[in-house]
Amino acid sequence: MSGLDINNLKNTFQNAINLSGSPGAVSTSPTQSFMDTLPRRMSSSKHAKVLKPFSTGDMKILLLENVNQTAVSVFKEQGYQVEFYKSSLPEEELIKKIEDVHAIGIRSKTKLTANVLKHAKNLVVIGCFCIGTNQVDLDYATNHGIAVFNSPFSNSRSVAELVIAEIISLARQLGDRSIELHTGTWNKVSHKCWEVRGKTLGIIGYGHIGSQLSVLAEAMGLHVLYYDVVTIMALGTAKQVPTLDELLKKSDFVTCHVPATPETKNMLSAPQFAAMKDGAYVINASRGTVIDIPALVQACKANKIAGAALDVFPHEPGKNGAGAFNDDLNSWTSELVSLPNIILTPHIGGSTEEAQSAIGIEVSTALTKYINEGNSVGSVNFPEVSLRSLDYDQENTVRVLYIHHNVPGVLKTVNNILSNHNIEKQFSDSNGDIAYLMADISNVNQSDIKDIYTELNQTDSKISIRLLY
Ligand SMILES: NC(=O)C1=CN([C@@H]2O[C@H](COP(=O)(O)OP(=O)(O)OC[C@H]3O[C@@H](n4cnc5c(N)ncnc54)[C@H](O)[C@@H]3O)[C@@H](O)[C@H]2O)C=CC1
Ligand SMILES: O=C(O)CCC(=O)C(=O)O
Repeated sequence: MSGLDINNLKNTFQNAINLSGSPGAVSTSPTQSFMDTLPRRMSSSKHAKVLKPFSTGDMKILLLENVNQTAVSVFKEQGYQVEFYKSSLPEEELIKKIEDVHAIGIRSKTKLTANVLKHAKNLVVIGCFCIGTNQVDLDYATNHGIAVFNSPFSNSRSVAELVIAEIISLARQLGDRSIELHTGTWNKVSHKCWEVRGKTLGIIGYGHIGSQLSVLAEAMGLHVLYYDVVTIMALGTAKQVPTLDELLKKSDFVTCHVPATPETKNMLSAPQFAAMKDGAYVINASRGTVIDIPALVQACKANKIAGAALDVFPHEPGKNGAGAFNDDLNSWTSELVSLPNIILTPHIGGSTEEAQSAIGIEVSTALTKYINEGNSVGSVNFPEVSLRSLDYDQENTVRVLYIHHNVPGVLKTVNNILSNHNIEKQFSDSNGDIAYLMADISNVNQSDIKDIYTELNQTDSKISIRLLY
């Protein structure tokens, strides 16, 4: 059904890997064997029918924050109109741009708040070309029938590798030695510089990134403890601890890998720093809200904490450029940058060629399947619904995509409307307050399509409708 040229897609992916400049053999996520299954997963038959939407003009896609070119290729191959920006946009400009687009692709900087989304009259789907979805008002999107997709693990390895580099860099004060030598100062010291072998790493949040980090850390001889709100199988000889306090008391390095939620806000603050070992190190490559930075500054000044590596901040600049990271953005900036052994990086945990290329393909493919077929598998806010493709030779068949409030009696009403036609197949599922129905109906004349649309549009429980034919 999808008009994607799968072979070309695979080549694009392969080219991105080959061009990455990464030395030697490259292990990718998704792996090549995973990519080899793309043709089967994306379209079960090359005779699948390419569907076009009723009452939607040409698809317009807005891509922000330098989303990888693999995504641009996938969308252009579909014939969609793509508008591409390297940075995020100021809110006013974003509101103007989002008014008439059908899909938007963002990374972590663009805030899709209710205030922004309420201007998006045609928006069908949001693609977060990253793991985190906290930058999107998911409730608003769900209640207005906008599906949201992300890439749940394609940059996890990149983050884990960055954290490994930071553990050693903090233990050896590499950041400071490098800055000193850049400015001509030779400072050969071993005081309070340590090997990491035999030290304890405390991981807060043992999900995709935390568990990947655990494996890498053990290979370097670190002991791993982790704390998570759910019980998770330990990898290697890592041990789950029952409380955050226990992890803090026993760890030489504490690293955060939890999502931004109300529960994780300032999860590490003054009492938690006080509970840590003297001379412990703190790492945060999750979200800027997770660590109370003014409290961290105080703990460093008191020599309680021997160093920290921060990749994420409560407020981050919308685009690259000199002078963007300053006290206007976060009031504590000057104080933080003046401290010793503080490694600061501009939210680059997931910024590798491998991760960005894979995310570009993964998310653009999910969006394309949702736009072209209504397939919501992988959505973070919608029930996961899919139907097998329509065959090329299935004439007069319409695919109904009906997003509705999850209340009793809806199927009866909808099927009444569809009952003059043959319902070839149907799948419905719900997720909290919303539900999603996909149905393929046959024996539909072109002239009936508008009537079906009008009747469905008048139903009380409707959130949004698309008809593909
Ligand atoms: N710096 C960067 O460039 C990147 C940052 N991230 C951030 O890292 C976060 C973690 O990513 P993944 O490991 O893929 O997520 P994940 O969802 O696989 O794992 C998160 C883990 O945190 C646990 N958790 C949730 N709330 C908790 C709490 N209050 N206390 C303890 N544990 C809790 C969950 O049970 C889960 O096991 C993402 O949400 C994202 O914000 C992700 C990718 C790149
Ligand atoms: O690469 C990005 O822009 C965001 C990475 C990130 O924080 C995420 O994947 O959640």
